[in-house]
Amino acid sequence: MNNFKQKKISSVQLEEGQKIPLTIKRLGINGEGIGYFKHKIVFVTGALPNEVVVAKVTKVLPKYATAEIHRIRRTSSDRVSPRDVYQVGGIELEHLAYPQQLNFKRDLVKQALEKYRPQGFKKYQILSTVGMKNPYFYRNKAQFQVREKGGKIIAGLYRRGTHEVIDLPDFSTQGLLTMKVVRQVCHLIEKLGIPAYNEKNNSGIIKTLIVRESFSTRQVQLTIVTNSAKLIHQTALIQEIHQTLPEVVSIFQNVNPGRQSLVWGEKTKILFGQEKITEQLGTKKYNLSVRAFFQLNPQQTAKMYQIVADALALKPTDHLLDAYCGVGTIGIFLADQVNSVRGMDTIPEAINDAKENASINNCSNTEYVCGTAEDVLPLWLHQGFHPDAAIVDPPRVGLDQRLLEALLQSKPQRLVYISCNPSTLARDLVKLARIYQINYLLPVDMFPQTPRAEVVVKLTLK
Ligand SMILES: C[S@@+](CC[C@H](N)C(=O)[O-])C[C@H]1O[C@@H](n2cnc3c(N)ncnc32)[C@H](O)[C@@H]1O
Repeated sequence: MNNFKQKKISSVQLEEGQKIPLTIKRLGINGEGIGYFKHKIVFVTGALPNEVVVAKVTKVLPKYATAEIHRIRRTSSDRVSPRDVYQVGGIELEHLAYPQQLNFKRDLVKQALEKYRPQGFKKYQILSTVGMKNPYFYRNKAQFQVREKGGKIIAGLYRRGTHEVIDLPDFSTQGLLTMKVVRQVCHLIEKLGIPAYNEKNNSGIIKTLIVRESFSTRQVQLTIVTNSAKLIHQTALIQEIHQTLPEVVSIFQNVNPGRQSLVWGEKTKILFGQEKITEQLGTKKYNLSVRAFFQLNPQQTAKMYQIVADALALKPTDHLLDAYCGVGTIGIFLADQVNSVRGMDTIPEAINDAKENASINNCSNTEYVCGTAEDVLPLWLHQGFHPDAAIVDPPRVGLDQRLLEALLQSKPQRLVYISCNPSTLARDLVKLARIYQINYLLPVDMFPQTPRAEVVVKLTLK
């Protein structure tokens, strides 16, 4: 009844397919242009601020509508020709000039602060976003769906909002080696007649190719995700990959049967070569196991870690906390500058990798524990651990309340918050700003051409 009423109210003004004139006021957090039609907010994919467009409504909901561009009447001077013409995710801002993308990411931080209003927020220094010289070909990992179309094997991403796979023979944000491997493996799958997955009938074998390249060693790790445990022509496929793609030094099969929203299934087995590939950031080496999280943009990661080092102004006597440590990347990067590093993460494989990475870099002053930050830190504090400096690098949900309380209790003198979500960051700063001075917020562009923003915040105890 309620739903029916709401639909009626919203359809009074707008209908799907209707063409409406709109002036775009600003960009939303997902990179869409925002305009208002008779006070109703309309998100227009691909539209830019100050543009006047005729938009075609694609969906009408009680609180907002979505639309696509039918025609641009007045074009923004910041509009550029995108290199990619595909309707897929990961390139939402490719039509916006890069300097404006960087401004947009800084603005997202400002908007989040204005929403949550942590103490003194109007005086916070939000620095200019650190961008890339060449904001393309930066992704070290491709995760492409494999399908058959018109007798050809294709690999790519889903068309926005659908489950139709769009073939991507090239993709400007993707590392060139990852693309080369995806295309050649598709060619071999086709040549050997291995059936690609068919989502409609839940038939076929090869579902997804996950390709990760090391930018420093040029080694490639390939995972073939399959619908069934048996991979027909496995020996021939591996042999051909080995012969034609010497960069691929590690091949895994992951079995993920049936229609799944998750890409990875439970079982992963090695088919060829070594278990791990090696990446290098600065002078430190990192061995990456197949499921381990590693930053997707190594070039910007190295810059970001240097920014973190500068913000922490570490001393040889410092005990450093690396909360949400992943495979230990950042703590190991900084281990030479401090007395000790302690980190925790919830993924056992990541903690094993962190220990191994500490060992191959001769960092004997590190300790890694598997567990949630909110459980482990209070325990360590209870045992007498007192961090002088701390890094928190949580997932998008931000800091757990218990971890926040533990931080407020332990009061590390210098704190760096690395956030991949300005909104949860601003929320968490409300508590942290009670005892910390917010020295600056520095956005770092880890994902050019997308609306995703990463921010480094320097905090010092008041
Ligand atoms: C954004 S990543 C940061 C990884 C690492 N600092 C790096 O730079 O590569 C967030 C990490 O937090 C871990 N994680 C998620 N929830 C957690 C929790 N409650 N406690 C500890 N770690 C958690 C994830 O497994 C992931 O490795």
